[in-house]
Amino acid sequence: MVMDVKKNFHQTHSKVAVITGANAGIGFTLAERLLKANHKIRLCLACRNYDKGQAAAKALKESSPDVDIWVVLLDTSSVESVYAASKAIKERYDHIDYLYLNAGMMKVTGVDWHYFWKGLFSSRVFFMFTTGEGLLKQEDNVTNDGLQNVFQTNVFGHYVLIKELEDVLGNLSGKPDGTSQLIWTSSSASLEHKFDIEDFQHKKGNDPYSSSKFAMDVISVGLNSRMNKFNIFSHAVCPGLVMTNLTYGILPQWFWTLSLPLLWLLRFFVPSMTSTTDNGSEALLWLSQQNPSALDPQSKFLSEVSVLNKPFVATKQMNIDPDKAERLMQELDRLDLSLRARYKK
Ligand SMILES: NC(=O)C1=CN([C@@H]2O[C@H](COP(=O)(O)OP(=O)(O)OC[C@H]3O[C@@H](n4cnc5c(N)ncnc54)[C@H](OP(=O)(O)O)[C@@H]3O)[C@@H](O)[C@H]2O)C=CC1
Ligand SMILES: CC(C)CCC[C@@H](C)[C@H]1CC[C@H]2C3=C(CC[C@]12C)[C@@]1(C)CCC(=O)C[C@@H]1CC3
Repeated sequence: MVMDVKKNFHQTHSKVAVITGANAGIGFTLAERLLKANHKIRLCLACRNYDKGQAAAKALKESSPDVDIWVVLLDTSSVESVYAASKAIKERYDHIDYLYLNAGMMKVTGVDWHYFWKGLFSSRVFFMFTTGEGLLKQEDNVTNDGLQNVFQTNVFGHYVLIKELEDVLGNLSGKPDGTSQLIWTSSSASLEHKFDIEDFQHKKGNDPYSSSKFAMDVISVGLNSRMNKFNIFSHAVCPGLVMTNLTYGILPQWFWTLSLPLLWLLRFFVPSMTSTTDNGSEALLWLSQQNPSALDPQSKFLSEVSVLNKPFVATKQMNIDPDKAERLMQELDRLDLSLRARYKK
């Protein structure tokens, strides 16, 4: 009997990918590339703006008219939106193969050019271009749920989404050989010293973005400890520096366009200068083609690019303490419970 179910699953199952923040930038290009690699894949574009989501679906259907693309409204900065989106997703799919936790934001109010020029002629130049550390003046605000916006948008909204979708992930979906990959769009700006578990929302610091990206890496490791036994695997990716609405929020598009030759030159020393969403999405696509159980749960996968503009995937060891990861997840579980008590009475 079990054999029959397994056989049936292989024969009838088209892969399902859910991508948050899929209407633009890296998420949108990833959707295009997943479709190119497997035209039978079923795509769910989880977007906070329904019109933008529909426009993205329309653009994707232009090159592949027969594909199964569906838009769901999801704002990761609101737990009620996450609950509603998860319910709709579970009504449509009985198993998710790839859950891309990609939506993200940072609010930059200025660039510290003084620090930039000083850094340019110092030994920290490579680190500065890779991580952007110390260069960006950021701000954050509080969401309607009472949480720090960058933390909730980038991290917590996705954590709640995973919890809500648990019963369509891995073998918890009832498919004996069902496997799921959780793929986080992290960043080279993920810096351990910017994260404090006592202040995991980063209420007090001045680099909420780096803190949120490090929290992601920690959670990814923690999820592997908790969920690998259910065939659920989690990995974090760094797309490099990519020209998208996020970078156009830091400096105007014309500036980046003028800087492109410089960014290309920098590739001799800094392979994370991926620049295009095609290059930046390389590791995200690559992960979907791997056997996740063979990947090291402590590895981070980096989209990088050669001087000849050829993208490739590099790996980096994270060395995150699993106990620390479990502690952070327990904090998030507590927060999750308190919000559920508020909204799901
Ligand atoms: N660009 C870069 O250099 C790098 C980017 N990253 C990460 O890549 C990911 C994608 O960003 P990128 O493509 O660059 O930037 P974009 O701004 O182009 O894309 C971000 C996506 O996230 C969505 N989004 C933002 N806030 C929310 C929210 N509250 N709920 C749901 N969706 C939301 C945006 O929706 P909308 O269009 O409605 O704003 C958009 O679809 C982010 O996590 C970012 O941190 C990591 C390293 C480098
Ligand atoms: C002449 C220009 C190339 C100078 C640009 C200086 C800085 C604005 C940038 C240098 C490194 C960049 C960087 C990011 C933003 C812009 C820089 C600070 C990110 C923080 C963007 C978001 C990420 O996730 C990681 C990026 C690391 C590098």
